Amino acid sequence: MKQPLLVMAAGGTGGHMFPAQALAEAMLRRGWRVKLSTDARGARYTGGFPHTVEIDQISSATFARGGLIAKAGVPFRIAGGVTSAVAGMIRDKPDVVVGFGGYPSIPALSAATLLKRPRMIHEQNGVLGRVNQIFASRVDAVACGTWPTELPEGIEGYHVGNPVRRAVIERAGAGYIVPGDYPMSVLVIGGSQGARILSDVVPPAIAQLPMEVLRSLRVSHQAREEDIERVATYYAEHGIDADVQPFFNDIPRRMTEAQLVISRAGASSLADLSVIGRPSILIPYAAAAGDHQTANARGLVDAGGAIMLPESRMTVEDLAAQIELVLTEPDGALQMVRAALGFGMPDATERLVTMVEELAEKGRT
Ligand SMILES: CC(=O)N[C@H]1[C@@H](OP(=O)(O)OP(=O)(O)OC[C@H]2O[C@@H](n3ccc(=O)[nH]c3=O)[C@H](O)[C@@H]2O)O[C@H](CO)[C@@H](O)[C@@H]1O
Repeated sequence: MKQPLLVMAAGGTGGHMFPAQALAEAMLRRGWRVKLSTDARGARYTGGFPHTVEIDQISSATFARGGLIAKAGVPFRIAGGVTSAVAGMIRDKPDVVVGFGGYPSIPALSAATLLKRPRMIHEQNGVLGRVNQIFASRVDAVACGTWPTELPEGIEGYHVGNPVRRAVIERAGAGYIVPGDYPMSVLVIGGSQGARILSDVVPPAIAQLPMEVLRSLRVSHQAREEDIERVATYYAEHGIDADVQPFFNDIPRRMTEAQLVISRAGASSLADLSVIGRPSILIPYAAAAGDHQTANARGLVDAGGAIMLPESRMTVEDLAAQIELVLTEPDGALQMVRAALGFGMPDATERLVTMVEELAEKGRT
């Protein structure tokens, strides 16, 4: 029997590429051949992909940050991208094509639609991204990372969750030390890039905590490169023990040790939080397309696993009050942990794999 082939198409940001990487690793282990179609920006996130994934880099000239370049000639270049994807698919006959969002997934999904190959999309966020919106009604299945996901009328979604790293899986449901009169830690993360607003509001909010909490507190704060110095200085001047870095490579460990996490509401951060199971205060990025970070946070917040503070209305005082509440109410914090765990999907990759295999099977019969 011919080795089954999976074609994945993803682009732009790490947010689209991380789930693609998890699926690639799992399908290779099952003996599949895996191809990835992406552009130059997406290719920057392929460092962690297994070497046996065949990467097909499509022209970035067709795509621009935030959308298609509005100028003459673009339709022809897109048509060119689709034509070469069609040629490749006539030759390779992929068993399944999966799109993870981002403009670079257009050619492969269009070719799969034209050639009627089995195809699906995975949406990481609680609102469909622009490309996934176009294809939701043209694919065989829509896998959702966040639940609930707002879907166009008539479209049924399957909740599979967002795949998380192995280091996160290894800490799934790790024991939680409830807040108390001993060393405690708070983790502050702003997505893969860091977030300025967290550097503006979190340090002064922490500085307002009662002395008995502050005395035993250690803060890990991810800040944008340009904010590192002022944030570190602020904590030092207020006698707060803080580790301020542009990116922590050991987030799974720091998250496990934290009594509280203050975070943006990106899809992977929420998946990490609910698989490990930690109380969180979420400040969704208001400018995200379709306000998708608010949609991402909604389910976890409604379940009681997190507190949401919209950035438009949040003050330093509000934030300080919520931090104090979590760090001084051990029962409440433990309830948040349980609610978050109830929301976590450590088997997201396996669920995605099952969908791919079922689709391939259907395509063969
Ligand atoms: C600003 C923005 O538009 N962000 C989007 C981007 O996510 P973005 O990449 O910003 O954020 P995510 O929360 O999805 O992922 C961040 C990942 O990096 C990890 N981490 C973070 C900080 C750190 O120091 N070390 C570390 O390892 C987190 O634990 C998490 O696993 O794509 C996601 C998926 O489409 C969207 O949900 C987000 O809204």
